[in-house]
Amino acid sequence: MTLKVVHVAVGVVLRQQQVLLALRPDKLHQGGRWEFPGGKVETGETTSQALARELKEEVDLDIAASSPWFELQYAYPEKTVLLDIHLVQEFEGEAIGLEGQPVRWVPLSELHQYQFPDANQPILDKLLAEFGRP
Ligand SMILES: Nc1nc2c([nH]c(=O)n2[C@@H]2O[C@H](COP(=O)(O)OP(=O)(O)OP(=O)(O)O)[C@@H](O)[C@H]2O)c(=O)[nH]1
Ligand SMILES: [Mg+2]
Repeated sequence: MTLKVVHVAVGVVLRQQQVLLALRPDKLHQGGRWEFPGGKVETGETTSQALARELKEEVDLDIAASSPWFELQYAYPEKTVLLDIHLVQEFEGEAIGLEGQPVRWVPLSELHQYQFPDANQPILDKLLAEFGRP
């Protein structure tokens, strides 16, 4: 059996004490959960390029700068993902769900009310530890 790891660029977009979330359509992998916008890195792209492309395609934001934050590998029963998580604090535009998906700016203090893909717990922990108010 070959282990195929899907490389995913994930954007944690921060504006003051809020983070951008989008609802994954039900039919997709981990559908019905709230995600950080992003998607698969394509051949020949850097992670930053993939992130900028995905954020434009999915939520219409133009990224001015992003910085690699950390990586997280997670084995779902059906596939293994490598989430390459970037922080985005400089961007232009208003976030809208270009694929028809609901998008929301969520205060860090309300993140616990949302359901995320199973892989995401370390992202939430780190987000609150580094940016949440004590
Ligand atoms: N975008 C995103 N993907 C995540 C997160 N957490 C997580 O496990 N994933 C997984 O990463 C994988 C790839 O993400 P994706 O479905 O957004 O890929 P994509 O935009 O290129 O979509 P496509 O396959 O329709 O072209 C999915 O299996 C998804 O379940 C997250 O917070 N954001
Ligand atoms: Mg995506």
